[in-house]
This record gives sequence, C-alpha cells and structure tokens, in this order.
Amino acid sequence: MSSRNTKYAVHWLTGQFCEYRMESVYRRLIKTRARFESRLSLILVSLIFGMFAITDYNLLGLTREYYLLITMRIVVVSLCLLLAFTIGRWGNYFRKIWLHALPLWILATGIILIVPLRPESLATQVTAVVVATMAFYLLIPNLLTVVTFASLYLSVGFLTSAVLFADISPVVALRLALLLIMTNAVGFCALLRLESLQRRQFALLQEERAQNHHLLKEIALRKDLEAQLRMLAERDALTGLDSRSHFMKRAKALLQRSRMEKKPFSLFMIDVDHFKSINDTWGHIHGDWVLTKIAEACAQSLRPTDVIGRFGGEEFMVALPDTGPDDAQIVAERLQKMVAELPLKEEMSGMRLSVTIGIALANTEDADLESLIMRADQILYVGKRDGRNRVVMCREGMEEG
Ligand SMILES: Nc1nc2c(ncn2[C@@H]2O[C@H](COP(=O)(O)OP(=O)(O)OP(=O)(O)O)[C@@H](O)[C@H]2O)c(=O)[nH]1
Repeated sequence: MSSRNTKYAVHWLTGQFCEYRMESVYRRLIKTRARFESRLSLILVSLIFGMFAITDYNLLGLTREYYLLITMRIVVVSLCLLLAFTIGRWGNYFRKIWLHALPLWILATGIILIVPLRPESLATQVTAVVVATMAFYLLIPNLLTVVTFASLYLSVGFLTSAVLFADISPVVALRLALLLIMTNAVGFCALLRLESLQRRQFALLQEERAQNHHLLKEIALRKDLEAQLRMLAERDALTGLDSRSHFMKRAKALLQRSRMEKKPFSLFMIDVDHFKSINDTWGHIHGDWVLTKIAEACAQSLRPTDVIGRFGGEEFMVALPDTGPDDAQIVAERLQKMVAELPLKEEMSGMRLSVTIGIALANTEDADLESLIMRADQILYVGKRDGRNRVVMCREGMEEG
C-alpha cells in the first residue's frame, strides 16, 4: 500500500479515516454543514415526535397516561429544541461530538417510554421505531459509531419495554428482535457506505488540491529558471550590461525606429586604453574591477533610452537613439572625462585610466547596424593610432578627429 493510500485509508467498520489527523481535518471541514444539518433535522424530528400527541389523545383521551405521555413529549421536544439551538451555536463536529449525539439518546428514551404508557398501540410503535432508527442512521448527521450505539440502545430498550409492558409472546418478541436487527443492519450498512464515500471524495479533492499546488510550484520554479536563463543570455556576467547578442537585438530595433521616425542615431564603440598593461601590472581581478567601474560610469552618464552592451574583452558599445553628431560628441567627451576621473583602488593610484571612443552616425536611410559597427570600429582604430584617450567621429564613411 502506498503512503498516499495509507494517509487516506478509511476504516472498514467505522467509515472514518484510519489516520486521526486526516479524520480531524475532515470533520473540521464539514463542521459548519454538519451543525446546520443537525439543527435542521433535530427541529423537524422533535416536531414530528411532538405531533404524535394528537394520536395519543385520540387513543387515550384525557387520562392519567395521556398526561404522562404529553409531559414526556413536551420534555423530549423542549430538550431537543434546546439542543438544536445549542448545536447551532456551539456545536463542534470535531471536539463536541457528544453534543451532537445527545439528542439521539433523548429521542430514543422518549420512544422507549411510550411503550408502557400506550402498550395497546405496539404495532404502530414498531413502525415508528423502524422509521426512527433509519432517521438516526441517515437523517440526523452523526458519526457511525455514535449512531450505532444510540440505535442499539433504542432497539434493545424498545424490545425490553415491549416484553415487560405489552405482554407479547416469545414468538412476537423474536420477530420484533429480527426486524430491529435487520433495520439496524440496513441502516448501519447504508451509513457506512455513505461515510466511506464522502471521505473518499474528500480524499480525491485533497489529492487534486495537492497536485494543483505542486503544479503551481513547478510553474513558478520553471518561470524562475526561465528568467535566470534569460538573464544569463541577455546580461554580461561581469558588468551586468547587455550581452553582445542582446545588445545587437535591442540596438537593431532602436536603429529601425530612428529610421522610421527619421531621427538621428549614433553608435559608440568604447575601448579601454592599454588594458593589457592594467592586467599585467595589477592582475586580472583588478582588470575586472576596472571594467565594472567603466560599465557603471557608462550606465550613469547615459540616458535610460540608450542601450549599452559589452562587446567583448575591454570593448563596450552604446546605441544612442535621437542623437545627432553634436550631442554625440558632447556625450562621448563627458563619458571620457568621467572615466578619467574614476576613483581607483589605492594600489592603482599611479595609473591613468582612459578610453578611446569611436562614433559612427547613421545619417543615411540604408545604414544598417553591422555597417555602423564596422565604421565605429574603423574610426576607433584611427583614434588608437593617433594616440588614444580621445573621441573620434565618422560620418558616412568620412573621418573626423
Ligand atoms: N581582466 C580582464 N581582462 C580581459 C577581459 N577580456 C579581455 N581582457 C584582456 O584585455 C586585454 C586587451 O588587450 P589589447 O587588445 O592588446 O588592448 P589594450 O592593451 O587595451 O591596448 P589598446 O586597446 O591598443 O589600448 C587582453 O590582455 C585581454 O586578455 C576580462 O574580462 N577581464
């Protein structure tokens, strides 16, 4: 038997969950409904019990037995109504099951007491006991074990009363006993089936909920993984800037929009000067640190609409939509100055950090990103050749210092 099945196993005799915890969860869940149904059925059953006072009167008239019967019926009905009210307010199907069971014992006692007071109407009373027993099992919500004891009390009490006060022959007593045994057996089996089915239904619902919960968790995990993968693909691990491929995608979209809106577009290629010597002098960890600082400077000095990416090694790219040559020159020089003024680590104090920036402008209609990158790269090379630490611009194949 799997652990899942064990958890929801239903006892073959009581119709309750074998596991105490599961049974308490179930009873807590149905407590509101059980309270309402208990109250309703108690009111109905006690009123029916009270209405039999009319047949008592027809049979007995205003005799001593009638007064005793009416008193007993009033007591039983009042107690049941009081209990219906109490259950409605404080009934707890988990902790106060005795409160739900009490009306059964009161009603059973009331029915048993009718026999000595109206022994001549035993045949009618037998029918009433059979109906009451079935009502105990099926109509008044209670636990199978509790109902069984209350019904057996009713059957045994009624049979004893019949033998003692109605003067029945042993054969009739035996027939009555058999009828009551059968009634109890049918009621027991019906309620056992009902209790088991309800609990199995509950177990299925719980399993479905657990599976849904598991699925939701799985979806959240997958979304998380997807986000992480996207992050890995789109971001440069060292600087946090766009990766080369992601930069290309975003820059292409920006360039296309600029073309459609007929607005200027500039592209920067930024290369750190003498970066190899930084690595050689202070080591790769310091080199990495310098790269992250330059990336931060780029992110700070540019607009949120500009796209910045790490193109590889110590090269960065910036796509600047809606930026003409004059603005591009100003922005690049500001960035160059910012890098030069970056506060460095103490041990690197002797170092002069600088970048060379090549700018390509997309003035023609047919300029695509690849050709812009090529032009920016070419002009950057010119800047390096001419001494580094400078901003150089290329307009449609023309070079400018
Ligand atoms: N620390 C570090 N170094 C890198 C990284 N990627 C590339 N490099 C190094 O950057 C250096 C680039 O050197 P070069 O291409 O010769 O350029 P440079 O020394 O900056 O010289 P110029 O560009 O001509 O001024 C190489 O030594 C690479 O190993 C990185 O992610 N971290």
